Amino acid sequence: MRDFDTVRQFLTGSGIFAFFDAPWAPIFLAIIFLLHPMLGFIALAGGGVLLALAFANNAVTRKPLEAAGRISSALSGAIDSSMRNAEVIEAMGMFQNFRHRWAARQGDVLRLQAQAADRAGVIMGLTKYTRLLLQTAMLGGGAWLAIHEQMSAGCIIASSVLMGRALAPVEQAIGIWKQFLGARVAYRRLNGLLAATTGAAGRSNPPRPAGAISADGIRATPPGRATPSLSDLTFELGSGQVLGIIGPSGAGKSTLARLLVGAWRPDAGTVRFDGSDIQSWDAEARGTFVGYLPQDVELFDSTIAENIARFGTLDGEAIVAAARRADVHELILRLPQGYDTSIGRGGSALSGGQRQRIGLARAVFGNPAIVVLDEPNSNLDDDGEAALVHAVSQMKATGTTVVIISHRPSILSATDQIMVLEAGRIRLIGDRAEVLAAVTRSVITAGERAADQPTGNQIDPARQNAAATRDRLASGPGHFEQQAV
Ligand SMILES: Nc1ncnc2c1ncn2[C@@H]1O[C@H](COP(=O)(O)OP(=O)(O)OP(=O)(O)O)[C@@H](O)[C@H]1O
Repeated sequence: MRDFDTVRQFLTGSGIFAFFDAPWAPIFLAIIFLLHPMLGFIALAGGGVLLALAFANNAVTRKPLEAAGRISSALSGAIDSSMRNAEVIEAMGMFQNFRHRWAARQGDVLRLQAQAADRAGVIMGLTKYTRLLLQTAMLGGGAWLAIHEQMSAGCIIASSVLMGRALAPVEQAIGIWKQFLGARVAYRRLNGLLAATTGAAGRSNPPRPAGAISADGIRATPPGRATPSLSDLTFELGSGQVLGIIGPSGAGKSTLARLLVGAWRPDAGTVRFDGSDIQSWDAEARGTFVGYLPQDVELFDSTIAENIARFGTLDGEAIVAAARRADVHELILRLPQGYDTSIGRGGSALSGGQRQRIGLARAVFGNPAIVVLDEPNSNLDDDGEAALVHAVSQMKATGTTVVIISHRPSILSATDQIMVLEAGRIRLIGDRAEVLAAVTRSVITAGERAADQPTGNQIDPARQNAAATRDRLASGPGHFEQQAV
């Protein structure tokens, strides 16, 4: 938002007129030439010097100003994150560390800005000096021409005024260069953000999809990273199917979830719903067909009803229907003001499990065709977990396509297919029972290999671990856990 404001302030400020006035400069110069070539050459030479000063101004101020803009933007992001995590900072005595860190970075910003201001001040002084010199030369030249009867007194005044108008944009541009560079950096950052995410309006408005998902050779690189976190991913999921995604931390599961809901744009490849590239869809329309529960639930500071209704029209029936579908209706009724309970910033008035269950109700609001749940049970107790399994079974019964990222075996039992992601690539995908059996076999083999290692008389933790893993898996794939992959 800060970047957006910076661009808006520049575009609506008076400085922008320097750019509109600039195209008139050659016309004014041409008229001065017509009045007398000698005055034309004086104005042209003066314009050249001012232009050189403008380039020098850019050369000496651009780097420090851009660096200051980058640090300043990172600092405002850090402040936002510190405010959200104020309790952690307070609880673990991190305030002074944060303060020193912030002060040091802020010091860098001020130092860079002062450096740029000092340099710009010198250039500005030279510019004013050049302007005055030119004005004097123009009037002096005009007077000399008038004495020699080559020009009238009126033409002296006219040429002086014309030169002032011709050179004003250059001088103005030097004055507003700081704002211009700030706005340019902000504009580039916004462009980068929009390129990484999606949301372009005015694209095609497709009908509600049946829910088939396909990914064709997708690769994705998170913003600010040089290497992709997903590469060459291809798979298909029929409408009404439930896919479970498992894999170690950092395997790219959440990245895939963001791509499937259209929150991120792939660098290469295509995600399709019912065979149609979702990036060609209008983002608002696509959102009505999609339900998404991110790993960090991210509720907004308002009532439960408004959160579930995605801040659209408050249709009581639809809100309660979504809450029932997520099996959270009773829980909401037990809260002090039911659906009108205000949940505070980021849902801070709710427990982690409550947030997750209300996030699930928001995901299924409006009965979307495709629902993507990223670790929907990480904070749930047994009741919450049972409610989630019930909700997924209901979605499956009504033909909703569901993608669930989870490490817990209970929710995986509701899936038709399982995908194992490792280091950004699909290691296994297929029928649930087959994939879990294959995973189990590979764990047993690894466990046996570890158990067979000779270790002398010492008690080896790896052997103990392997034996425990074998015992756990002996009771079947339902006991699968993520570290076993
Ligand atoms: N917003 C982001 N900015 C920068 N890097 C990111 C971002 N999101 C993910 N990554 C990187 O992409 C890689 C995959 O992350 P991702 O969150 O998709 O993994 P994951 O399998 O969901 O992990 P986990 O099970 O721990 O949630 C990681 O190396 C991570 O650092």
